[in-house]
Amino acid sequence: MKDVQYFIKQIHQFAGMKLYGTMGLMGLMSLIEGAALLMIIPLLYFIGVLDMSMDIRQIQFLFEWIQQIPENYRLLFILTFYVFVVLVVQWLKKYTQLRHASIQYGFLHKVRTTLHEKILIADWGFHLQKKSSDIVHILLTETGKISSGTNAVLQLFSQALFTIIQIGIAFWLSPGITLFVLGAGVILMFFSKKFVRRSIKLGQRNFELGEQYMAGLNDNAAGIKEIKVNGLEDRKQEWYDNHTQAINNEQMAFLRLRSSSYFRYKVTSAVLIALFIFGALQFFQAQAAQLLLIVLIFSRLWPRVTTIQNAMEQIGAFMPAFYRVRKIEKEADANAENKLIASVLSPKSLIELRDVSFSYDSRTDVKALSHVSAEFPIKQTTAIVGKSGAGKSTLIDLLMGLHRPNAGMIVVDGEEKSSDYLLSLRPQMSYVSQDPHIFQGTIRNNLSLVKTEVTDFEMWEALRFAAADEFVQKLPDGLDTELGDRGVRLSGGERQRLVLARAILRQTPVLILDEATSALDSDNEQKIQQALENMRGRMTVIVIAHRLSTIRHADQVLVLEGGRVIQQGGYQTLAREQNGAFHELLQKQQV
Ligand SMILES: Nc1ncnc2c1ncn2[C@@H]1O[C@H](COP(=O)(O)OP(=O)(O)OP(=O)(O)O)[C@@H](O)[C@H]1O
Repeated sequence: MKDVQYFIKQIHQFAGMKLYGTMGLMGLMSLIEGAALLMIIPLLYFIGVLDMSMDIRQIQFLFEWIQQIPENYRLLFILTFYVFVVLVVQWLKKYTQLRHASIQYGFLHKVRTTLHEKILIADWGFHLQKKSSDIVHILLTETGKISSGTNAVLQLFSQALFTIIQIGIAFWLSPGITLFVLGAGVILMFFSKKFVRRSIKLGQRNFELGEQYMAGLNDNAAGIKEIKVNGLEDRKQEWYDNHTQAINNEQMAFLRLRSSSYFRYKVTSAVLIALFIFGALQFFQAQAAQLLLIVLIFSRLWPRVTTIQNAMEQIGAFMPAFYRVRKIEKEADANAENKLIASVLSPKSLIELRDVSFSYDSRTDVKALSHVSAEFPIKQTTAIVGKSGAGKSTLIDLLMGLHRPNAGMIVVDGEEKSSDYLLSLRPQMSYVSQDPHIFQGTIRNNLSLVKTEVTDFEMWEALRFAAADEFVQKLPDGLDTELGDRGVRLSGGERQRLVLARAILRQTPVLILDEATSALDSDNEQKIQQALENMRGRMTVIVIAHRLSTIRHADQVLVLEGGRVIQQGGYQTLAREQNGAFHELLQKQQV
């Protein structure tokens, strides 16, 4: 319930007076509808169903009022008045519906943008823990439910307002009948609590199925090649079939629940009205006018009870979404990256890690980096080498401020810094990962993403640096070639070169390459090596490489093993250390 309250407060903050205005209009509408209800009585009187001798003191004034009108115009007046009331009510309904929708969609937009921003700002640890499909599912589906759920809560409030007004009118007409209807409604709602509980359960199931569906679809789309080459089509189709069937079953179960609840309320209404009329006639010798009142009050009040019950079931079904969205929002908040320090000066001579340790899981003793001390001289090239799983990527992620060290110190130009410093330094770093990502759109879109005011000349320069100019020139639309989903229209090597060009275009003082040329042929790799060589002394380059032939030009080499730096020094010096790990690595690769 706390989560629902949170979003109600949010919508209150978002819509402010507009919200009260809409709810006020709802009240006005119910008032007019109530008045329209009273209109039926003079109409019935006029057409002779009722006569003046009846004991209906409360509405006596309606008859007197009618008698003021000349007899020839009475019917015309009443019918015109009736049409006018319907017109006003329907116009108000339309207007309030639109206002409601504008609040609902506006709020959905706010919930989505706020959550999206929080997720973007959340640190790397948060993203490592979350499945990307779960995030997509929450942003796509669950936020929609929040908006509908908040709307259902507001509807419930308005219904309550509506109901209070209607109860007021009904009470004025006949307190006894009103109390009876209300009493019956409250009792029935009490015995219908299980419907709300089951709605919550089904909502939870709906969430889980949705999450699994999104994860499965993502997985299938990303792994379509694996599916085809491993002949997994039947298995995947079977999964899809079963899963969509489970979603159908859940939706049918919800529909069954709603219709059972509806059925129960309708039947109870009929039974109650029959009992009441029977009792009124048998024991109180009620007049036709009083019977009419019974029917009128029932027909006005009972649907309110049904609507409130319906809204509660709906809210119940949305409840898990409130919880999930709020949960991810809280997690993202708790893991928000600190604001970047506005003007961090570039390091002048040295970035140094002293005795740094880092573990992915604080619950275990397993350390990805253990007491690492390493120096990264500015405007020099540092190569990081080591076996798979040695901790090379983790070390780089730490340097980019993606991970915070659990222990140790960061020293820049001899000055101790907090780990936030690296975070602030991140805008000065460009990075090409092992598995570079191409965003949707054209080559131009991908390049201009990192530098908005960029000329074609600058783009071609960067492409040339990354040895990507030739293949881009051969593409049908050059820079404006659409790259498709994740750049699937490019080869692995072309993707790497394009992402390298994107990194170069940022013109940052630090360039970090994590196996960034692993998919290249030796020709293109050499071109890039040459380009990097040309930048020597102008840029700080940190490069992870498995192919040791590519790091000959490095000013220094760090050798990692089991999360520790086991050697650090110049390429040639380390190569000469006969019993050293680097020498062994070189020998294995016959470099
Ligand atoms: N997200 C993660 N969660 C938990 N453990 C991780 C995570 N990423 C890496 N590790 C672990 O941390 C250790 C170091 O991994 P890292 O990716 O830094 O190695 P690496 O030297 O870059 O390997 P490779 O050359 O294969 O890329 C490994 O034992 C790995 O299993």
